[in-house]
Amino acid sequence: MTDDERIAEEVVVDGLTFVPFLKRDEIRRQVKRVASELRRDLEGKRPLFICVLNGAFIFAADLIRECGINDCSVTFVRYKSYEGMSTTGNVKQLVGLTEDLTGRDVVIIEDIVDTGLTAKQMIADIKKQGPESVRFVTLLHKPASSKTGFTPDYAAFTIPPSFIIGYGLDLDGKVRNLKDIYVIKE
Ligand SMILES: O=P(O)(O)OC[C@H]1O[C@H](OP(=O)(O)OP(=O)(O)O)[C@H](O)[C@@H]1O
Ligand code: HPA
Repeated sequence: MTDDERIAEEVVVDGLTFVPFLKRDEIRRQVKRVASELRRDLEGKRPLFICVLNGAFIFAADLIRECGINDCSVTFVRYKSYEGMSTTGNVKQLVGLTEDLTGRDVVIIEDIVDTGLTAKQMIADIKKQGPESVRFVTLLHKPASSKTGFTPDYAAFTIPPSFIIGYGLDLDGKVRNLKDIYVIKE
């Protein structure tokens, strides 16, 4: 491992300290596992992957390439509800879809299901548009934080209800670039 790739012992963002939680090798292994489950379940289909911006951009890029389904399409939506480490409870769609979803096999790709409020609203929005099927895949699932009872179809990791950053996940827009995932130091 080069210096550039060394995992920081802690990361300080806006005065808050985070420590290593999920390392890049383990992330890569679990992304491969979920990709192989998706590849099996989507056999013979032409899926439309919908990446939920901003947080899912890194996971989606890795997952879609691992799936190895050449006859797929990729598009993006953007939803926002967090300020700092908490949801406002107000899930806003900032960017919508232009594709026709009628008859499509849709795969929604999220970075995290926390309260489940974003997932619930997004799935309702997408189902109104007449897809053949909707699958929901997330990198991280925090079941103990759920306010909705929503359970994703695929999750790379099931984690406790602490705030995390890295690999696309932010604190007020910062540190999405980190290659590993860090958890707030209690
Ligand atoms: O289950 P929930 O409690 O709804 O939380 C999950 C959502 O929160 C984050 O989005 P955020 O609003 O922070 O926007 P971002 O993706 O641009 O960071 C994350 O990307 C999910 O979309
Ligand atoms: O734990 C989290 N970290 C970053 N963004 C989030 N959005 C929901 N939960 C989280």
